[in-house]
Amino acid sequence: MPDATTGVAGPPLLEVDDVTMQFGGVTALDHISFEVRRGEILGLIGPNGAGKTTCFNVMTGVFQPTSGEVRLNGQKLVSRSRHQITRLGIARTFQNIRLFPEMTALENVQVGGDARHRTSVPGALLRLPRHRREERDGRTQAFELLDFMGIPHAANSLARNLPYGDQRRLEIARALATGPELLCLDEPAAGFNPAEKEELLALIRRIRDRGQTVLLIEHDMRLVMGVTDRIVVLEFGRKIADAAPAAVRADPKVVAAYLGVPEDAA
Ligand SMILES: Nc1ncnc2c1ncn2[C@@H]1O[C@H](COP(=O)(O)OP(=O)(O)OP(=O)(O)O)[C@@H](O)[C@H]1O
Repeated sequence: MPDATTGVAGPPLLEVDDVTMQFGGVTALDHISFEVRRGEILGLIGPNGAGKTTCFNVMTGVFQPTSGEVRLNGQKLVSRSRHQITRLGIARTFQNIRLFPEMTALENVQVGGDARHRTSVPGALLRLPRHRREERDGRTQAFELLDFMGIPHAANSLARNLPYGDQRRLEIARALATGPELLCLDEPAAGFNPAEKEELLALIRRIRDRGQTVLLIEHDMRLVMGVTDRIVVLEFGRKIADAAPAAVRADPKVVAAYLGVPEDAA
């Protein structure tokens, strides 16, 4: 049944089920539950320190939660390695860009694609036909992704020499190369000017139109409201809202916690 507010149908792709994450005395996530439905763009927002990045870290195997479970397509993710979770279909970008600075843009994307390869290490060393085929396909796919992200010109440049905006786009291309069902973007528009933000917004929609589901952490309210189907709001590690953008905007709890902050200061 399509959701009445968002029009998004289907069973949950990702379930965050009663997750608590404590760091010593700090409760970064306090019994958090929400779903990401297949095919939607879900926003995850909240003031600084609300627990958004911790949530990504728990979902992607960086942290083991203190309690609770995360499931992708019904499969439990807690206690799996980051690598296994990537293979199961979750990719992410980071608040602070993490690329291989001494590799070209193309190589950075190919490394992302390697997560999907099925060749064994001996197969790669012996350069068996399957390995060579995968390498060739990986290179073609990497070019396509650079093109899709609007940076085909960057293919042979070292990542460290790329302008900031291109590095951000490259990070998304690399995440897409793992062939994720769910793409998690942690403040992808940080440092962008309004025109770049508009372009990013269009790109995020195109990523969803390719059939991928997107979970977006973003501070820029205009961007979040403009692109998401639904928004989950965290405050002090608790979920305070989970609704369509218009409803979130009108929710007094959210206004008090977050939207009360002038947009320019957010
Ligand atoms: N590795 C860690 N060790 C100790 N405390 C941590 C760790 N990671 C996060 N925290 C704490 O957990 C809380 C939530 O942090 P988190 O980074 O998830 O918030 P956030 O919503 O992503 O904030 P921001 O918008 O500033 O990025 C904060 O109090 C933070 O200090």
